Amino acid sequence: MTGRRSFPEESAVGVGGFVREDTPTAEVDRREAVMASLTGTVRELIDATIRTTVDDDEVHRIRDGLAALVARLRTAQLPGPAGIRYNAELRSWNWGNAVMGAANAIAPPLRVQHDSSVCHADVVLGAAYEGPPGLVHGGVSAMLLDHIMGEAASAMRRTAFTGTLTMRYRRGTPLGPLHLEASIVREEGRKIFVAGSISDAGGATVEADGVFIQPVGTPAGGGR
Ligand SMILES: CCCCCCCC(=O)SCCNC(=O)CCNC(=O)[C@H](O)C(C)(C)COP(=O)(O)OP(=O)(O)OC[C@H]1O[C@@H](n2cnc3c(N)ncnc32)[C@H](O)[C@@H]1OP(=O)(O)O
Repeated sequence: MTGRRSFPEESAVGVGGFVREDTPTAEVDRREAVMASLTGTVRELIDATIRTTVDDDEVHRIRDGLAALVARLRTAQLPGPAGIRYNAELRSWNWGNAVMGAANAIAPPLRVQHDSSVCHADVVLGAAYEGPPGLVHGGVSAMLLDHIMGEAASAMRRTAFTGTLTMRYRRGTPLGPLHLEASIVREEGRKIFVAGSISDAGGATVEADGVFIQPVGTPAGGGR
């Protein structure tokens, strides 16, 4: 999550995790790039682990080498999950986010573009996201749609939590390059109705409708 928006106080949303920091934006950008480079390699590690056919002894040697690296990372850790942090310039960073976190190798990552009325993203999903053979796991599709539809609901200026998400899996979604879109259909008070889709070169594979709710006490936002 990046960009200018309003942030609720922790008590307002009841879930915590919004942390104000004084880190200058240039320093956030620098550290984010450093972490993204590590995360990219860990993502490679995940794919390589799934697909490796090296022998058992080599697997054990690699495991021991990795355990040593984990111990080095553990020498300085946050006390819990990364949360969402932001500075006085409203530069925000949520490096642990499951879909787009710069420090989360589980995240594909999804890079969402905000056009005037549509959010869209192109992503390539590999072996780590498989469900049925050669196809994207249905829960992964829901996760990605939840995120991009939530971003559409937020319109980069307000907090919106998923209330209800309804998926229609029209056909299998192949691993590989995919396109996601989401847009607001209508709004009723704090409820924001959003439509989203995942497509491959042959058209939509998954379509979704969602109701996103702006929690009481969170700012309506004042534009991007
Ligand atoms: C920019 C970042 C993008 C990332 C997006 C990622 C999105 C996410 O994953 S968010 C995480 C998953 N979602 C959650 O954890 C949400 C958990 N639920 C909650 O916090 C609350 O139930 C919440 C905020 C959704 C609603 O609570 P609350 O504000 O008390 O609702 P409440 O006052 O009872 O109802 C308000 C209205 O919403 C409706 N509503 C409430 N809950 C739901 C629901 N689950 N589904 C549909 N409608 C609902 C009510 O019917 C009511 O409608 P009306 O005004 O017409 O009577």
